[in-house]
Amino acid sequence: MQLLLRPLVIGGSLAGRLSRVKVCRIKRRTAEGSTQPCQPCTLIRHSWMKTGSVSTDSTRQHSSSPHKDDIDMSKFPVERIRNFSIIAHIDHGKSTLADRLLEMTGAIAKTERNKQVLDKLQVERERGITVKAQTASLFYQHDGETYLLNLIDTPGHVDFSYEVSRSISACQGVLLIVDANQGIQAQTVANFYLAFEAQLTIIPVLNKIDLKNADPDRVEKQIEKIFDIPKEECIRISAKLGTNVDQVLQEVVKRIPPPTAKLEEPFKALVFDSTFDHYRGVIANIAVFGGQVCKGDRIVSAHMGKTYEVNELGILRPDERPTEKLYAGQVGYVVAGMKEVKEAQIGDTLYLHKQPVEALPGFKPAKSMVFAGIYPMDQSEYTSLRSAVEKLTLNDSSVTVQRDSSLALGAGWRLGFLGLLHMEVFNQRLDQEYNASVIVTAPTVPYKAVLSSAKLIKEYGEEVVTIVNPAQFPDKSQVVQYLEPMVTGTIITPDDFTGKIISLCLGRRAIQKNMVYIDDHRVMMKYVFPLNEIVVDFYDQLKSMSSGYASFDYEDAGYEPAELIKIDFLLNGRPVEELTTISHGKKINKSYPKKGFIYSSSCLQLCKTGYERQIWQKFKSDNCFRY
Ligand SMILES: Nc1nc2c(ncn2[C@@H]2O[C@H](COP(=O)(O)OP(=O)(O)OP(=O)(O)O)[C@@H](O)[C@H]2O)c(=O)[nH]1
Repeated sequence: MQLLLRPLVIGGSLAGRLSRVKVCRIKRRTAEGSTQPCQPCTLIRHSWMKTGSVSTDSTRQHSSSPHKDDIDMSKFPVERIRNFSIIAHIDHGKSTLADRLLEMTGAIAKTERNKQVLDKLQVERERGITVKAQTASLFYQHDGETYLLNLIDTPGHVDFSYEVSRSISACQGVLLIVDANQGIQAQTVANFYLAFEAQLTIIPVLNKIDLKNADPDRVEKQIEKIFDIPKEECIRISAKLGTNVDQVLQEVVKRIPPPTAKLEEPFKALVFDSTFDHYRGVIANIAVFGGQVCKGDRIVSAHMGKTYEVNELGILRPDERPTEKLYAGQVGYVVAGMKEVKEAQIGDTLYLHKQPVEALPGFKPAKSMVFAGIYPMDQSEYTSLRSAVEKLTLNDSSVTVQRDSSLALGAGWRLGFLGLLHMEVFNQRLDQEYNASVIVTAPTVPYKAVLSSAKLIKEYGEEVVTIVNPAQFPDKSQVVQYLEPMVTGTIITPDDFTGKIISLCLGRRAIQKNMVYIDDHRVMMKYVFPLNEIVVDFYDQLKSMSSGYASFDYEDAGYEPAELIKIDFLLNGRPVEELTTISHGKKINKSYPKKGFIYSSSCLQLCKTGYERQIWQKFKSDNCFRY
């Protein structure tokens, strides 16, 4: 008997926008005074310049060097500042390009060790992916002037698209990297629209032109067709070999406008990221939207309304370099005795105690898409696991935490993540950075129930409740309707695989919304999926049936009514809450033909996902399930 345990995740964001593809016209603003041909890139060697590699065991590297900075940030008037993010589909070469830019401007030495310098977490290095956006300030000489370029390297995977959106809020432009062999992929489209909607200057950069199969002409045509950007605006590079990378820096100065911030205004800064250091407390990354801030100033966070004294501030090179002041238009960090990350909420505004200002618009909070229970392997490890979870969530405010407990697994937590990769990365960090062994229950999506039972409405205090733990799924007799979360998914694939992919999507209860050719052989399809259907293994199946060529991205599409059924698993006749799962009526009927019948099987046959298998192995017992 086959248990159809959980479908699965990955994907991207941004679909529903195809309708705008042909009508969009990018607003391109040009930098003032940069119309003359520029001189070749010159390496600037500053006295404070630190060379060498960056530690891999921390997201932040505090400069231990005492050279109290001779960096005079006042030397960089707003007109000579450029703030930009590097955005792209996963693996298209963002971090490699960032390395080259850091090397060319002398921020790091050109050594073999300096690969993916901005990917500082162990998990990033091992998986070869970026999960945390990183900022670096570069000094670049152009037309006889020194420019301050603040670059933010962003993650490519859909789970971390929140990092991309908040990074671009600190910028006026982006480098949109596209692999010259693979062409436009699902996250290229998603990231393009994030930048386009924020009205940033978009510079398309075709990377990996050194590859034998690179076809930059074809990719330029795709860019013209899908993004309406003339091919003349594309820059062709090889980040790996450094080919034309100097041209990228020149175009950043020429095409991306300086920030509009004014020095004469009161100090106002946007917190676009924050991390936690056990000695110094919260380190907030800020973009200064007006005025200036100095060490010793008393500042207020608009959201919390609390006042703090600035203990330290500076820029990231990419390690921290303290400075005396930060000025309008600059990007840097501030340490001000904040004890918890929530005191420096992402999207919050900082201002001077004596000069209150109107808060900046901020961001929508990150929304958890996947929930799972996390329990210590052994209850004696509960306290150390609690401390590890607390510390890790201090540095990742997008994880939601609720205490949870169960008869079988003891005390633990129900955590909410942005997606399955985010959850895997979190668990890997628990293991690697805190040596914590945990049991993780099967991931579930946040369902909703419209309650009919007056007793339950009173208990929950509302009529529509979100259920993140399947064990607490209210019985059908107590609800008017169940609702399930939906997403709009974008798939880009060579047309050889469209038939198989359409069948896969239909099997996942998806509804097709759109299908267009982006060039002679590549198709972009748009579907509305139930989130539950893509959250576990959809991406793997898509990759394997397209020999790795298809890419997928999704974005939130609200809730829709659904016929949902709770499945209980019984161990020796008693339900094990942690294995309770929710499935759609259509799927249940196919897999478990007889309602009310209790099926039995060996655990490995029954437990299709690693999560269930891990729990069954703990109990080492036969099992059965019912619905
Ligand atoms: N041949 C070739 N390979 C490249 C080039 N640029 C990057 N790569 C390789 O492509 C792979 C991915 O590069 P990354 O820089 O990690 O890509 P990324 O976009 O930062 O990846 P994520 O952060 O995970 O989204 C690595 O193996 C790089 O060595 C290039 O110009 N030519």
